[in-house]
Amino acid sequence: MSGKYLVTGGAGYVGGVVARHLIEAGDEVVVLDNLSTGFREGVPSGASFVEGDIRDAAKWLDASFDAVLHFAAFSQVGESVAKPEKYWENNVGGTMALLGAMREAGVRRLVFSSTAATYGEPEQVPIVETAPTRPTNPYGASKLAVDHMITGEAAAHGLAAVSLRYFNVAGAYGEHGERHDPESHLIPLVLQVAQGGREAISVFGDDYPTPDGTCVRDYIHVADLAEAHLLALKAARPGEHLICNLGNGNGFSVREVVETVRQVTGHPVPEVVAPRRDGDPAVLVASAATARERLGWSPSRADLAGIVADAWEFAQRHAR
Ligand SMILES: NC(=O)c1ccc[n+]([C@@H]2O[C@H](COP(=O)([O-])OP(=O)(O)OC[C@H]3O[C@@H](n4cnc5c(N)ncnc54)[C@H](O)[C@@H]3O)[C@@H](O)[C@H]2O)c1
Ligand SMILES: O=c1ccn([C@@H]2O[C@H](COP(=O)(O)OP(=O)(O)O[C@H]3O[C@H](CO)[C@@H](O)[C@H](O)[C@H]3O)[C@@H](O)[C@H]2O)c(=O)[nH]1
Repeated sequence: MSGKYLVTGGAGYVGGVVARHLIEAGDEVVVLDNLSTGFREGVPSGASFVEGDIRDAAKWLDASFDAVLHFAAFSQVGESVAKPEKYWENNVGGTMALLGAMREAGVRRLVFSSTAATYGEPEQVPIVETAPTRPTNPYGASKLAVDHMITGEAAAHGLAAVSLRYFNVAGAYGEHGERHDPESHLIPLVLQVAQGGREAISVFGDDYPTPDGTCVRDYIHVADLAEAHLLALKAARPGEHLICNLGNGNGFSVREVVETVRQVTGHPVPEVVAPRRDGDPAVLVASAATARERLGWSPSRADLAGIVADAWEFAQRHAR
């Protein structure tokens, strides 16, 4: 049965891909985005677009919506360390307003983009949802605060909610790929080096307690992630806040990512070692057992070379 969904942040990378999947499934999609980091052309065709802020969501939300998928946020770890107030204001303040607007309008279903950054430096990998949450940067802290807010909203006001804790999202889907301005994420940056748009990739720290000294992350294809959102909409139960990690369960170091880009693109990628970036945990790798059990989700595009190949194809089409 098709539904009507408000997608906040749907002009961004992940929100755009999820909106596209909803449209392909026959759903009606309204994208609410203030274009602070997103792009008008990132809104998939077939979606209605409202240029506006989640703090004003009450203007557009009404009981005709079946659910909200909430992607709108600032999400750069390094920036959050330098400007924490920006993250509390937008991610926490904005979501508080959105939850209020949903309550007012009687929209009682939510899927929220949480993050691996809520865990901080893990004691054990792969990380399970019951692991301690000790974020090492304000970005992760702001997302954890929102998760707590949603837990309360579900318990007190019967919200049906799922938080999806993404690990490192990568790859592309059709016209939708990763693009930040200025670019800040590892894979698109390495691809820019392969394209000749940058001289070298800076490896942020090579003295971490990992096999090659560089940080290890769990890269998940954005289309696998999108499929989890459609499953989460169905799995959400009134009064329950379900939290699921989304990752492949495989860790790749920064150096392994750089090497994969060399292999996939056939281009040289010079690297230089730079200081550690504040707030970066050494290793983030997911256990996605809960997503498998509760959502019936399993990733089908787990191969890093395939993920990089999709991102490369997108980067070549959108070279700047
Ligand atoms: N990309 C990742 O690796 C990753 C990993 C974990 C979690 N996440 C989360 O997923 C979500 C989407 O991330 P992304 O990579 O697509 O980022 P993005 O920057 O491409 O998209 C975020 C979108 O939200 C919009 N936005 C921000 N604040 C807004 C506001 N107050 N009102 C309306 N719109 C607003 C931006 O304009 C942008 O289009 C974020 O919540 C992020 O924290 C991303
Ligand atoms: O020029 C660069 C950029 C990044 N890195 C490293 O590459 C890794 C990945 O960095 P990045 O692509 O910026 O992603 P993360 O900082 O790991 O954060 C992403 O993944 C998190 C979950 O793991 C999400 O919460 C965030 O929203 C999302 O941006 C990190 O170890 C960085 O230190 C470099 O060495 N050089």
